[in-house]
Amino acid sequence: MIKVLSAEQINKWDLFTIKNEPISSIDLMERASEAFVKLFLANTKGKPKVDIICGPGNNGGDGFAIARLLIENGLKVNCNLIDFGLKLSEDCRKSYRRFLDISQVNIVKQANGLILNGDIIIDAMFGSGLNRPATGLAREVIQLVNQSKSKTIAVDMPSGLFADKVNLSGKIIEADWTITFQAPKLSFLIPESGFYVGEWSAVDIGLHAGFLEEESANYFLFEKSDIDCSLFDRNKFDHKGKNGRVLIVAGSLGKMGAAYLSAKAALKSGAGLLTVHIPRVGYVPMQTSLPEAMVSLDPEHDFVSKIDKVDEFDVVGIGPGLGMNPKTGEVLKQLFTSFNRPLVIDADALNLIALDKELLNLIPRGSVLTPHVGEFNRLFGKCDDGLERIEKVKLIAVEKQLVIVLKGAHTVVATPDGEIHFNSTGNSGMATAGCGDVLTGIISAFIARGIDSSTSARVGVCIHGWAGDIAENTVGKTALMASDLLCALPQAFCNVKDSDFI
Ligand SMILES: NC(=O)C1=CN([C@@H]2O[C@H](COP(=O)(O)OP(=O)(O)OC[C@H]3O[C@@H](n4cnc5c(N)ncnc54)[C@H](O)[C@@H]3O)[C@@H](O)[C@H]2O)[C@@H](O)CC1
Ligand SMILES: [K+]
Repeated sequence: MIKVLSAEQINKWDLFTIKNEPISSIDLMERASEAFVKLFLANTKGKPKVDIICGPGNNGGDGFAIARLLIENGLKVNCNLIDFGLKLSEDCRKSYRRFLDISQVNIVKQANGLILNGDIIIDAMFGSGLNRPATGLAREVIQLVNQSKSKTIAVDMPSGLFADKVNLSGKIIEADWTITFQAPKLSFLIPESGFYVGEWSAVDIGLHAGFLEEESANYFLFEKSDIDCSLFDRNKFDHKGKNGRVLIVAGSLGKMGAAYLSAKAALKSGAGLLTVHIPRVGYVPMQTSLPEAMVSLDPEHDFVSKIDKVDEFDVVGIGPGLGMNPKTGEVLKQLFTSFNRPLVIDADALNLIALDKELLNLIPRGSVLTPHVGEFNRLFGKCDDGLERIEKVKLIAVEKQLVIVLKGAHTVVATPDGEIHFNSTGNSGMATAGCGDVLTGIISAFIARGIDSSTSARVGVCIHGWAGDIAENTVGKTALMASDLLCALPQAFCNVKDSDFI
């Protein structure tokens, strides 16, 4: 689990390493630049011509060291220093002088003095030390870089982006790839600011592990290697009743596919017994497409209106394709007051709660809500930006003792203990109908198997994204659809079991 630190904490980590390793700050800069260059060269074909843009701080110092290392590796490099009339930081000046020993620097006092004539731009103007939005000369330089057709690779952070807040005033480099040092910054994980980062990779620059052990964090990045594979152990003498009894309540006229997707995902995620409660319209398709599922039929033909005998289940997953009939809203109320184990609440179930917010107070503790941003806004109101939304999610999870899964590129899992985990798996091909229904099934199956709901949500989201990545490798992002996730789930679980190698 990676702790996502603030800019101030990162700076402290840097200083801690310098003092306790010990290592000089210029050698640490050299090590960071070597790590950047190694990854850059491993992903670069041929010998592209590189334009580098350096600023006055240590990010600029990295830029000069990177420029020198690239020349030593046989690349042609054009190096610009943006002159804001500021004194160079001590290490930037040292790195600049080392570069001058082997090549020249174009000093840029006005934007029209910037030279960009290569194939790739490396942005080392500002990093985590940005202390005000990029305006004036910085703004003009960034504008020229963003207009250029060259690929842009940011050193540590895109210039103009703050590390730990969403302040999008001023101009910001729109990077294609950001090679960041040691760990991702908070702003990479939030939709509005993450847009500027492009793809990102964190390179290990050997910052001191001792610092992390002591330092507390508000946010974490949950990785595949954080999944405890013993969660999925099966006992030789288990029978199906031991592996969890799941009830999925889903589907309405025209939306029966959602019920199928979540039900099948629950079975593929290890549920021992699965019952789907659906309106009559779905009886034949469900029984034919998913013979492993037991079907509980609603009295209504087109929508869910009534559920009996929920006590026999370990978990209820409710919402996919449910529709918005008021009688279905009554079912929610009945369920929340009669079932005292966790529920997984998704899609139209969330929209029905948004119409009658009193229902929020009836949801059993430890239940998992899985809204996307639209559903979240309907339930809890709009926020100014993604970071404010995450803080709100955290407060609600603690206050109502619920697990909230805010779905997005880096899905956020907020747990009743106040922790926030960002997910690290998945891809944009998964932004398509039905993928959320699959997630409901996965998390429901885990809870039914006795895994606590916070862990079920974190691990479920990670496995879901992992299946998405496997599916992307097979079918690509464009063709990816929710059924491909179902096909990829077995491989994702096998990977967890073999994950000693990760
Ligand atoms: N923390 C770490 O682990 C390491 C950090 N290193 C590098 O150091 C960077 C941080 O260095 P610094 O703290 O020196 O900060 P930066 O290099 O990010 O920028 C600070 C400089 O830019 C100026 N500045 C800030 N905002 C400005 C604006 N809007 N317009 C004009 N000038 C502006 C400041 O006055 C200062 O001179 C990291 O991003 C990384 O690239 C690496 O060298 C090595 C290890
Ligand atoms: K940068």
